[in-house]
Amino acid sequence: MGETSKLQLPETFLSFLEANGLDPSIYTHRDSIPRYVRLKPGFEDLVGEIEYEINCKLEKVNWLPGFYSIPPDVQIARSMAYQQGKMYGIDAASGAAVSALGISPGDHVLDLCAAPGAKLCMMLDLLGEKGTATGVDVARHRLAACRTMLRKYGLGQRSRLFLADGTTFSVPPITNLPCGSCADDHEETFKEWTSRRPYKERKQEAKAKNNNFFLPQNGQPEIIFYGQSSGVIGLKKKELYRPLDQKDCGYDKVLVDAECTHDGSIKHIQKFEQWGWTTLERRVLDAERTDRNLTALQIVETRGHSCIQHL
Ligand SMILES: C[S@@+](CC[C@H](N)C(=O)[O-])C[C@H]1O[C@@H](n2cnc3c(N)ncnc32)[C@H](O)[C@@H]1O
Repeated sequence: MGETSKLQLPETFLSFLEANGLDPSIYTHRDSIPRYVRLKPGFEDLVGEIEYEINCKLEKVNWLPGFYSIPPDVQIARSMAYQQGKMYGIDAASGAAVSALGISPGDHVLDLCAAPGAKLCMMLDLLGEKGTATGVDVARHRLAACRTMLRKYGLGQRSRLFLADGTTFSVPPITNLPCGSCADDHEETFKEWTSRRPYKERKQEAKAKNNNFFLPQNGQPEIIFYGQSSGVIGLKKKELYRPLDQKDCGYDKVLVDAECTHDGSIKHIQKFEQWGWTTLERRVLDAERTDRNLTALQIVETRGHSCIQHL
């Protein structure tokens, strides 16, 4: 590990930490937090090759299968293993949250704050060849990044992504829906998903540029990606958006991953040294903005699902 260098935090942030009973030293030791990588299942044999490529040792995290810690200053973005979708950059704390769900192949899992998708990918890796994962997020641009991530890691097959507010999301998983269960036989069915996005989506994306939390005006969740084995292809809109009734089993596991305070967020705060501490004051410490944009969005009801809130 490199020599520890200390950050000088601005007065406003120090007062904020004091008011909230937080020890500022966790934010000042820039080099004290290790970073973690996860190897995609099946690529564990690449450890030696990756160590050679990124020029450091991968220390196995014994309590979390597939995870390794590396020194904080090591960059992985240029490595072949990362670029070829064999290695993820994901914190151990994030991995612990997913691991606590106890996902088994065949489960139908719901990730209510899914973007940009590191945990959703881990869920899909745990599902393997059976089950489905549904990711929901309010931020269209972040969901687009999530879609790119699923495709990069070859995990799109069993997944669906919805632009929606997790506090009200109630689209059920597709389990054993009988074919032709919808009365209107003339209604169009979902075809194979294509990256050529329809005009409506492109128009909404342009509108969303000024407001990243732009949700569909009719309040209905908007499906922005689905894979070949997600169960969506061949369904009619009414079947996909059918109301959850008592016959539905709902989801087997649900993760609510609203803004959190794990190791990753410490590093995130440290990035404001380059971005400018005034940006931190505007984006993080502005109580009115936080109330307006985040607090209301994060009150997520889980409606009877088994749920882990990652804080
Ligand atoms: C900590 S990030 C999630 C990280 C993600 N789970 C991962 O592993 O990459 C929090 C996400 O929650 C989303 N979010 C916040 N409130 C939401 C709500 N009410 N419904 C859906 N998504 C929400 C934000 O847009 C943001 O993308």
